[in-house]
Amino acid sequence: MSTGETLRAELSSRTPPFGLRLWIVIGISIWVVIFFILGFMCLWSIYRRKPKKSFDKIPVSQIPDVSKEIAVDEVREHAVVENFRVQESHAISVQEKHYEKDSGKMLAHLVRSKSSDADNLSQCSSVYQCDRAGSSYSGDEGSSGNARRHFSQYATVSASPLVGLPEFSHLGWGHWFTLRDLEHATNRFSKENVIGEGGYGVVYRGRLINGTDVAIKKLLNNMGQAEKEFRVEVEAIGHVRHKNLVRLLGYCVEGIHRMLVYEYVNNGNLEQWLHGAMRQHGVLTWEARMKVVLGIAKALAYLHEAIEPKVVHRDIKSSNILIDEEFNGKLSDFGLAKMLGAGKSHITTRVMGTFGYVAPEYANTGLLNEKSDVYSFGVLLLEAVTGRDPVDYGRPANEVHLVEWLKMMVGTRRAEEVVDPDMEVKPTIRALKRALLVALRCVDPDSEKRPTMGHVVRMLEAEDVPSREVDRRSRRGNTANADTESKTSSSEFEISGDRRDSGPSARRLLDYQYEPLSLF
Ligand SMILES: Nc1ncnc2c1ncn2[C@@H]1O[C@H](COP(=O)(O)OP(=O)(O)OP(=O)(O)O)[C@@H](O)[C@H]1O
Repeated sequence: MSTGETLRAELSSRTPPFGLRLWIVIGISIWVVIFFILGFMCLWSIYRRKPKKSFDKIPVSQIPDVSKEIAVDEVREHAVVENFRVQESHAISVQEKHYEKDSGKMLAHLVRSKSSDADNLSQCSSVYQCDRAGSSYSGDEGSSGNARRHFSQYATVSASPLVGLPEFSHLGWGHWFTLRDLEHATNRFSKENVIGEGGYGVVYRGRLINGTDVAIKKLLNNMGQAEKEFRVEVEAIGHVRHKNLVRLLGYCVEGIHRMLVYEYVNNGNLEQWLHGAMRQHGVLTWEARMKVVLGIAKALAYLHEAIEPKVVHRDIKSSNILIDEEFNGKLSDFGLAKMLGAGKSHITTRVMGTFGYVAPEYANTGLLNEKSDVYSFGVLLLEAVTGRDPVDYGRPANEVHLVEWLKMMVGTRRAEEVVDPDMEVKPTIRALKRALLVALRCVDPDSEKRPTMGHVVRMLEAEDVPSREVDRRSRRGNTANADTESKTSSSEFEISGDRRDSGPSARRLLDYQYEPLSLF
């Protein structure tokens, strides 16, 4: 018998225990081996992709108690956002025109900064250029309407600066940083990197391994409160995106440490520009102030009206308004924020907030809803117009409380005198009137009469009312009538008042004894 025939006979012979022919057994064995190799390779690639750490490995007590429905929320939020966009498209186009017109003259005071320091000057002129280039401001991702319009793009857009970072959190957004990552970023939390200290922790400047500048808030180890603030910030703003909200990039939960990692906003805060260290860089122009406050109004409109549950910030004040190099205001510090379902109010026994900014009904009764933020925003706007602190005991008794002083000045037709005296170029009377009326409506003692933040945005963006129209309406006492509904966006500002009652607008506006359209 030849070798070939012997081999064939062998292969055809039956093998125990099933009596299968040998060649069949060999075939099956080869397939099993291939199958195992492929299976092993799949498992290996899955394992490689999986992050090294996971929430599962962290003790339950250390995991931020963040809603597992965030992903679902994002979808819902997207729908709400889109809906909101349609409603606001008109306001957006008004704003676009406004900023195209104004961007060129933005920050002129800064260019002519009092400081002779070359560094300051170069900063100022580059800011000016940025801003001019930014006459496409309205086309930015950030004007609130556009932020909504491009909401779905944010993940891609905003993910890019974080490329190369160690960890994606399991919360559906942001990064989970280790203590080592953040020690490395801040030179072991060195004193030189301290930006400032707030009630709940120290804020450090840091640089991540991929070169991204960040601000790291290291919460004080005061157990309950730190944990609470940490959770609130993570829940309230972790998954929201808006150009005028400081972006939370991630967090660190390790042992007793709780840290929040934010985008670094590099141009101080509004409090520093109005009353503090940043004044040496120049005096904010009217346009810059209005750009900052309008941005904050949009951020609040977004928090109150575009997301569900809505977020009440509860601590609107100038030191929580960060400013970037293009003078966009960015709202920060959500440690006291409260999430409320649609139409819901909340009664609290512990009033939180900052003296001078807290709405009277909230201070007196603990009743909290988004109208408390509207009040604080009104105070902020008055602060920006006047350059005065909301409460300043260094002033004569009748000037200590900004809101009361303002009412008195407006009531005695001295409104023009309230403008920050350090501002070189004063605003037009109409622009001043608009800002004051909006602010005074926001600080209406009756929370029900305060406008919504969406309405505030539209009022602030409204184009100038032609002077003849103003005079005419002023003369006829501005009584409410149906035709107000058909007025253009420029009169939106007044329509809002007219809708509320039929009395003269002088009395409509917070019951003050003044005639708003002939204040000046
Ligand atoms: N993302 C950031 N980028 C740059 N600076 C920041 C950032 N976040 C906070 N800061 C600065 O860090 C400092 C401390 O801020 P923080 O919000 O902790 O306290 P605060 O607002 O000053 O006080 P409070 O506790 O009363 O709210 C402030 O000067 C603030 O401007």
